[in-house]
Amino acid sequence: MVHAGGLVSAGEAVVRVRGLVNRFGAQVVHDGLDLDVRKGEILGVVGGSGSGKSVLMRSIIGLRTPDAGEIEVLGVDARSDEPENRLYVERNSGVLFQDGALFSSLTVGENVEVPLKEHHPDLPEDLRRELALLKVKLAGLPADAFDKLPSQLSGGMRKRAGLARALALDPPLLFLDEPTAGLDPIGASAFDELILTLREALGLTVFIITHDLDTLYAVCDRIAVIADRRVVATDTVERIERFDHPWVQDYFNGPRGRAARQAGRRTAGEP
Ligand SMILES: Nc1ncnc2c1ncn2[C@@H]1O[C@H](COP(=O)(O)OP(=O)(O)OP(=O)(O)O)[C@@H](O)[C@H]1O
Repeated sequence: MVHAGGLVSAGEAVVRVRGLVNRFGAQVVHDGLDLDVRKGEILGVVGGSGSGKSVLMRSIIGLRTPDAGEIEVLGVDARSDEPENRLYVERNSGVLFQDGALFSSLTVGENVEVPLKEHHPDLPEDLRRELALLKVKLAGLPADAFDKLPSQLSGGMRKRAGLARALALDPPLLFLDEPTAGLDPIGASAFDELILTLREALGLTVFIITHDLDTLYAVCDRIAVIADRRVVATDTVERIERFDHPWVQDYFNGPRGRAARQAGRRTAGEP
């Protein structure tokens, strides 16, 4: 059945996952995983390597058909076979993959124009170009990056180009897979700032997979922890760091966790 979608008020779940099961042969990655992403929040998704963060994201955005469970995106059944539902989810979800996933033979501008061409084929060429340029600037790139190839950009600029493409269709939902991986600390905190600014300016809901503790403290409203094939806790970072689970304790209370916590509190103006 095709739903109208989009009728979600502030604080309500814009992404709702229930009883998700994903298997690869004998390996069970998710077994009854539940998750809500609330409208307007920045949700950080953490978990050990191989815990199934990317598989969860791929399931939500429709790149993988799970073995069982329900997934609703903006009130629409994302698992439906209806092409309209799939298209609806695709149009409303901007995705930045870990490696940026840019077409290497296309310029930054042409990369950003790809989703516009696909979803709005009747848009006049000059308008499409103008919209793409706007997204490039919105992602914090200088205008002259527009005509460059991805190989001519730094790693941080490539991430921004991927972000510009993710924003091409003005999606209300943004999915980021390890956006700060591979960036130096200054580049990473600039990217964190950009995410906060964009959420504020565009009213986005953001789902971020990250290993970056600084990002969790600086940017995320809530954290979802994946362990033991499920989401074992979803809460503010201050509550999560006290959550009694061996992985959580190792992660948040190891030396890097302590340093990130102190830095996060300094940023928030606490002693
Ligand atoms: N297409 C696939 N075929 C077989 N196994 C897969 C496939 N995709 C993922 N997996 C397996 O599923 C598990 C979860 O993978 P996933 O990429 O979601 O982990 P992750 O939590 O994102 O890890 P990392 O933090 O290392 O990126 C891994 O054991 C992985 O090998």
